[in-house]
Amino acid sequence: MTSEAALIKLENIETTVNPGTADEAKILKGINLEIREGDFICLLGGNGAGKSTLLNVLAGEVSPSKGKIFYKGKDISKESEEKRSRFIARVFQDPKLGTAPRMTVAENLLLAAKRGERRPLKLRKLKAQRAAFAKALAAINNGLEDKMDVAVDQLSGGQRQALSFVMATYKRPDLLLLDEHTAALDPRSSRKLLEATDASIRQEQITAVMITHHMEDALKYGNRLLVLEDGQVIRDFRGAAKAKLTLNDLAKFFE
Ligand SMILES: Nc1ncnc2c1ncn2[C@@H]1O[C@H](COP(=O)(O)OP(=O)(O)OP(=O)(O)O)[C@@H](O)[C@H]1O
Repeated sequence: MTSEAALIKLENIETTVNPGTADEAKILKGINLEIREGDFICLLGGNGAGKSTLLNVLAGEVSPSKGKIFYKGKDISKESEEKRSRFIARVFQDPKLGTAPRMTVAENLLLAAKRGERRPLKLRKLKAQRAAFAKALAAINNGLEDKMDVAVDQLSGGQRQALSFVMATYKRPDLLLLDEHTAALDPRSSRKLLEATDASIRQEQITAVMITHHMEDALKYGNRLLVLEDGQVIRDFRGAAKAKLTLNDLAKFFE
């Protein structure tokens, strides 16, 4: 496959923190990666391997000190996070990020429906979209469709993360970044949201990168599994090679 076919291409990406000081450190150390349309990539790696930094680079929150990022063949290395938010959506680990706490569930979704648009927010447009919002919320299977007029700070952590996910995907993003988005939830809520995440990504054929610390989840979900170690991609399993991986195979990377 040629590089033109890649949705996103990272070319020799390096990042440096505290440049020019005694604490200067290289975090990502030459990442080369092609993300193809429809890829669902699980990103696995020990603490400090650089997983979040890699997502930050993709989102435009961290500028690489070296290397280039291409989106559909176009160099976007210098594009701001805001500009990239037209095609990249993200869900964070912290349920407090990604939603506006004092606004209702429906108002939050109205924000999501306007993502990337310049026109000002018109809350009176809400009425016309309620049915569509209810449908999107029902699909995540968390009872949120009955809480459309509840302020977000009244929701449970699980419901808030489910809403963050619905918001991130309401306008189908070209690339969805999931930064351990279920890690702060109890096991049952976490499982439920992961299942809903997988179903939504498959159904909408969303290209996604998901950080997880759970080897079982990395085996279960996605068509690709990357292992990151010390700022480098040390393994890239895909398709049949990923499907036949076992816990034992993966455990070797974390001994
Ligand atoms: N702004 C920063 N200043 C200094 N060090 C940083 C900064 N951002 C990241 N680091 C360091 O870079 C390394 C990689 O961090 P990163 O958060 O990307 O790792 P991670 O793989 O996501 O880890 P975890 O699994 O613990 O979340 C860590 O050692 C971290 O301390």
